[in-house]
Amino acid sequence: MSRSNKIKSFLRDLFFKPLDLVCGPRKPNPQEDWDEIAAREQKRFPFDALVAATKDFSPHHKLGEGGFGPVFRGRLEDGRDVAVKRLSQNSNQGKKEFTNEARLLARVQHRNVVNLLGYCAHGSEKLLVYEYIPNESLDKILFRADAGRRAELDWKRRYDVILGVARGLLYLHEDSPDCIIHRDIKAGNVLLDDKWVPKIADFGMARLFPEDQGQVQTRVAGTSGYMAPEYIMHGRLTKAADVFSFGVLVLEIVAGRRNHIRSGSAYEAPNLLDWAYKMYKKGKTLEIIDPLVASTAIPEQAVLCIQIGLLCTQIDPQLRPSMSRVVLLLSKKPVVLDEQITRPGIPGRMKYQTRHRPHSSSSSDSTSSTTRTNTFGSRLSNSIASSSASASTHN
Ligand SMILES: Nc1ncnc2c1ncn2[C@@H]1O[C@H](COP(=O)(O)OP(=O)(O)OP(=O)(O)O)[C@@H](O)[C@H]1O
Repeated sequence: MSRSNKIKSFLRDLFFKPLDLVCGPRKPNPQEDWDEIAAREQKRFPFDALVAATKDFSPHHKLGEGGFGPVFRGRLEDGRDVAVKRLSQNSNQGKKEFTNEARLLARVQHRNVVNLLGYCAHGSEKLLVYEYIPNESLDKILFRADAGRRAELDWKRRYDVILGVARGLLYLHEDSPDCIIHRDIKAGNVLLDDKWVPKIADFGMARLFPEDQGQVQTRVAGTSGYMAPEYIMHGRLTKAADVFSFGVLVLEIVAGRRNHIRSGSAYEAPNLLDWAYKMYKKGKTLEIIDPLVASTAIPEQAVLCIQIGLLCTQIDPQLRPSMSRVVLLLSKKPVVLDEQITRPGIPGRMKYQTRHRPHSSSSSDSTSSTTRTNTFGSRLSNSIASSSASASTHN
C-alpha cells in the first residue's frame, strides 16, 4: 500500500470507527463513486444485458415513472424478472438521490425491503436493478383500485402487510449494517409481491443515522400527510419521524382511506388521525375499519392496529413507540397495551417543488418529493398548543 493510501485508510478508520461500533462494520463514504460501489459489492450489470432484458427499454415494458425517471420490467438471461430504474439524464437532484439509493441499499437485505440486485454505469447512463415485485404498490390497491381488487386485500393480508412493513422498518432502524431512516414511508413506497408480502421501496431520501446522535438536523423532505410535525417544523430527524409515518400508514390500511389533506381546495376531508382519535376516545374504534374488510376483520387485531397507529402518530415524538416495541405488540398474543394514547400530531403539510420529473408521472401521490419550503397551517400550531391533553387507553 502506498504511503498516501495508508494515510487515507488510517483517517477512514479514525473517522468511521465510532459509527462502526454502534451500527456495523463500515459506513459508506458519501463521496464514493457509483462504479466503485457496484464493483465492491460485486453487483455490476453489463448495459447490454439490461438492454436485452427490457427489449431496449421498450415502452411496453415500462412499469411507471418516478422522480428519478422511468422504471422498466425485464427478464435477465438467467430467467430472473427484474425492475430496472433508469436515471433520467437531466436531473441533478435525481442524481444525488439515485446514488443515495444505490449506496444505502447496497448492503441491505431483508424479506420486507426491496432487494437491489445491482447497478449499471455506462457512459452517462445510470441504472439500478431490483428484484421485480409483481403485485403493484400498496397505494394503487388500497386507494386507486376498484372495490373487487381492494377487497382482495382482506383483513388477514392487511394485518400481514402492517406486520411486514413494521419488521422491514425495524430492520432498517436497528438491524441493518447501517442504521437507516427511510424518511418517506407511505403506501406508494410499499410494493407487494405475488404472495402479498410487503417490500419497502424508494430509498432516494433515506438517511444514515448515527446512533450516538439523538437526532439529525436536515433539509425537510417527504410526503405531505405522512411527515411528523416536529420534523417538518424544525427539520429534526429521528427514527420517531419514520414511526409517525408508519402510524399514518397503519391507520390508512385499516381505514382504507388516505390521510390526505387537500391543501387549498374548498373541500377538506376530515383528517384521518383526528377522526380515528375521536372515534377511539368515544369507544367506537371499530367504526374506523374499512367497510370492505369489516366482515373479515378480527376485532382484537383491528383494535390493536388502530391503537398502534395512534400511538405512533402522537404529537410528542418521545411518546411514540420504537419499531421493536411495535413488532413485539403485533407479534404477541394476547397483547396488553400499557401505553396511554395522547392526541395525534397533525402531519406536516408543505408547499413544495416536486423533484424533477422529466416526463409525466404515473404516481398519483399528492406530493412525494424534496426541495421544499415549509409552511404550517394554523391547525398545526393549534394542535401543538393543545397537545398536552392526554387520554387513557380504552377499546
Ligand atoms: N422493484 C419493482 N418491482 C415492480 N415495480 C416497481 C419496482 N420498483 C418500482 N416499481 C414501479 O415503478 C413505478 C415507478 O417507481 P419509482 O419508485 O421510481 O417512483 P414512485 O415511487 O412512483 O414515485 P417517486 O419516485 O416520486 O416516489 C411505480 O409504479 C412502481 O410501482
